[in-house]
Amino acid sequence: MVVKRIAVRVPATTANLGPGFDALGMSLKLYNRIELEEIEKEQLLVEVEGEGAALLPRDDSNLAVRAIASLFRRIGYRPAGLRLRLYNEIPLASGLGSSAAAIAGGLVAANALAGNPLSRQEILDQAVALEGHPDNVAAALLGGVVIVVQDGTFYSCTRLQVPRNVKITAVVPDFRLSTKAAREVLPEFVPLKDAVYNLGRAALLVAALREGNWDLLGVAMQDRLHQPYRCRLVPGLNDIFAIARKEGAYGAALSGAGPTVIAFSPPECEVGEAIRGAFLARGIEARVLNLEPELEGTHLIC
Ligand SMILES: Nc1ncnc2c1ncn2[C@@H]1O[C@H](COP(=O)(O)OP(=O)(O)OP(=O)(O)O)[C@@H](O)[C@H]1O
Ligand SMILES: N[C@@H](CCO)C(=O)O
Repeated sequence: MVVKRIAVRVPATTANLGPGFDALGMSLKLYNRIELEEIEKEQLLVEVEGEGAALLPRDDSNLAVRAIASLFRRIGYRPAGLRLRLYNEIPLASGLGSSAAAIAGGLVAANALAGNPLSRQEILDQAVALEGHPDNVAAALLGGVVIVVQDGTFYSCTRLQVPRNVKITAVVPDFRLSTKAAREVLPEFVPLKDAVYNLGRAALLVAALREGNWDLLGVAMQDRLHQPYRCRLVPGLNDIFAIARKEGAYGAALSGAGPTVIAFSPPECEVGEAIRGAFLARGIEARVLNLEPELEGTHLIC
């Protein structure tokens, strides 16, 4: 017997956008759907379809289940039993925010099942605590392009207009790279000149997005804080950036912690095939996703 049923749709996200490490994120029109039912029987039922179906756990170690349980503990909600259905389009450990989607979707669904006691900001704070960095979860929850400023325990976000008349291509190589592994290769400290290099480019990127000045993206999407350390985890990454620019892309970057490469280009530019060819030349199959920005964040669909 189903007591209550909630369904939410949560977008994929691309974080960093080059220089905006842990501070910039954009949501994309690629979605996971989460259905959460409160049932009378005291049990946890987890079903998974799509991406990760053969990999994801069906018990309380599942990240979406952990997010749901963390919210119920916080508000003191004790359902008898739960049935969770995950319909996944977002590839796992690929740099498109799959963990953020599981967390954001789970928290929003649990909050709705319990009568929406928490605000979106409270959900964001809890999502950041679970994810460990704010950019993907902020974009997944709020939609659009977000700037996240870490200020003590408070995360503030400013939403930017999303790019129009620019093509967004994600090239997803067929290997997984966990964010944990991609963060472990980062240094604890960076040279001041590299920090200044990124500060200027992140500011320029925000200005370019606001003005729709795509010719600035070539410089504005450059990075020295994470990509130089992660390029050994993604074969040919620096060549791929050069190939993307040669093919006419405005700019390209590692999507989040990778291995997906995200490129912004004029609509007629076939940069995706050029990047896929570069991976293939290294013996790595890859799929090309032509995506658009998603203005709406995680939301109820019934
Ligand atoms: N739909 C899902 N349901 C439950 N858990 C998921 C789901 N999608 C991802 N996860 C969990 O998140 C892990 C992948 O998270 P990780 O941060 O490494 O990569 P990502 O979020 O896809 O990439 P990035 O953070 O770079 O954008 C998976 O191994 C799995 O444990
Ligand atoms: N800012 C995070 C994003 C992970 O998707 C990182 O690069 O580790």
